[in-house]
Amino acid sequence: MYHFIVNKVSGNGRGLAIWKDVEKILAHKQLNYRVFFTSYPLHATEISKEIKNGVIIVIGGDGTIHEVINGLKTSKNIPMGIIAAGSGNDFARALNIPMNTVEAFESILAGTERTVDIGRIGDKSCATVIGIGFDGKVAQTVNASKTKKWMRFLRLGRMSYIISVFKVLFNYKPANISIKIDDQTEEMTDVWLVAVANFPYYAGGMAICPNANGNDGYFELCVVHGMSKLQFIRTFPGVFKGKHISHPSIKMLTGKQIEISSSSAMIVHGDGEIIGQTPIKINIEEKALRVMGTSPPKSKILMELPFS
Ligand SMILES: Nc1ncnc2c1ncn2[C@@H]1O[C@H](COP(=O)(O)OP(=O)(O)OP(=O)(O)O)[C@@H](O)[C@H]1O
Repeated sequence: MYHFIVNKVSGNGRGLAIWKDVEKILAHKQLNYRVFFTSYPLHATEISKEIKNGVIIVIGGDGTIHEVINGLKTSKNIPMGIIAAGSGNDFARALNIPMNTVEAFESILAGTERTVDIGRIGDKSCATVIGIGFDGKVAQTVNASKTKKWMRFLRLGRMSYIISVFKVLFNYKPANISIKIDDQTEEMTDVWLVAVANFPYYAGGMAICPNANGNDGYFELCVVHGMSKLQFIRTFPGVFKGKHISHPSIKMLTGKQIEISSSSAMIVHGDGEIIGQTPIKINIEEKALRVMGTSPPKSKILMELPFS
């Protein structure tokens, strides 16, 4: 049985349009399926909690996937396929899932599958990136933004993120943190953000941790500290291609268990959804999620990037 979970409003209405295309394909196939439409935030978590067998196919974006994996905690053996319908689609991008609806659907039906790691903060699951500090504040600002809907409608979802970056930038105060990665503790001053990444991208294609690979059992971390606002503005465009990582004020690290406390509370987001604030503990759960319809990465992303 295939259980479709469709967020009609994802991608500002693309979810519904894509479902209509899928429905047409289904009319020519002998498939046993059910469809659930989400009606409100967190509804996808409630729906996926009730599914005990078969395959879940999400038609939505990263927010819907985040909600589904949080419902799947109790039925880990259920595989999930993705037909990308969001504005960012960072999880689908990281897994090389085709952005074309027909190709994505066919690849799910072909039955290829792999298991990926999941980040855990307490009882919350995160598929892509957990952002602490500046990133958390930006996610909060994007989610509260009145213009977000219109920006998405105009296919300017990334622009709404960039506007929020600059809104937050001018009043943001970096904090001092204590960060424990596995057995090593380090004190760091003047920290803007810590990104803890299972997969490389967030905010619609920003490669914050370009070497994060969600099936190696490790997070890649990006810590931005001791940077002036001007340096931050100059370095920021490099994140779209992962070029920021060579900056002397950016430290890239890896680990499995992360604990962060800070001199003042830092907001935490996971997959773009606000999760809480510091202090936090993050663990990686290896091979916690079965994903259908994925093709293996063509090459390590860094090898494709033109570093200067
Ligand atoms: N019927 C609904 N009405 C309003 N909001 C909904 C409804 N169903 C789900 N949602 C909410 O919509 C939010 C956005 O969905 P989703 O993240 O899938 O799309 P997106 O934001 O366009 O894509 P991306 O996160 O990839 O940029 C989710 O966080 C979910 O809680």
